[in-house]
Amino acid sequence: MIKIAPSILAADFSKLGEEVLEVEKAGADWIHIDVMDGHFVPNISFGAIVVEALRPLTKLPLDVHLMIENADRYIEDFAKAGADYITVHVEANPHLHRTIQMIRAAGVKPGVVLNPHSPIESILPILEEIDLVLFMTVNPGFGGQKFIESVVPKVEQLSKVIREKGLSIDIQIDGGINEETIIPCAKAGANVFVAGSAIFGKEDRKAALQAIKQAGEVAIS
Ligand SMILES: O=C(CO)[C@@H](O)[C@H](O)COP(=O)(O)O
Ligand SMILES: [Co+2]
Repeated sequence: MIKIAPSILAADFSKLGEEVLEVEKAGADWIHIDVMDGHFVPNISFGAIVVEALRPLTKLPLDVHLMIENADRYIEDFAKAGADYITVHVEANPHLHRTIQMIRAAGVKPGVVLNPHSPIESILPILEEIDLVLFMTVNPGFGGQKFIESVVPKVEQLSKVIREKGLSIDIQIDGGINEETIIPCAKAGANVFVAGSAIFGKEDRKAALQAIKQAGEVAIS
């Protein structure tokens, strides 16, 4: 089943609550929340108070993508704010086991993120510990960038490993997803798709979201 997670980074921040409610009504499955620190990535977005503000508005899972250094220091804050998933970058977290255990201990589902150039080998030792792997198909830091197609074979490889091990792990894709780029990713085994500008950048969010979802479903049918 294909899940769509609109990224609020592309929403109108002056009416963020309404934007979230609109995509929930349009059929969103998760809400993707991009947290950027201006160190690990060159951009600054927002912190746990935004998660806390959105939590009472929606029952959808809040999927917090931490593009920050020292993630361990902030896990408790995001957990208390109401995150359902917290994903951390392998490139920014040298003690991944500890970080993942902290997320789990805080009652949140842990996931790891790979930048477009990062090999899947770096996460094989912790596959049993996580609920989600996120493949970046742009370099993190900004919305509206072009999809990097060379990531797709990695998705296929990991999907095969997960199947062979009999694990139940969501494979998420983030960056440049639209109704065309979702197709090779869904075929490669991904099942959760972040889309920012391809949904919030459109007048009719429902039509945009449903077109992306349908393209993914057709690709795997
Ligand atoms: O994590 C990030 C960017 O660093 C993403 O979640 C973007 O927010 C996705 O935006 P689009 O590429 O879909 O416009
Ligand atoms: Co993201």
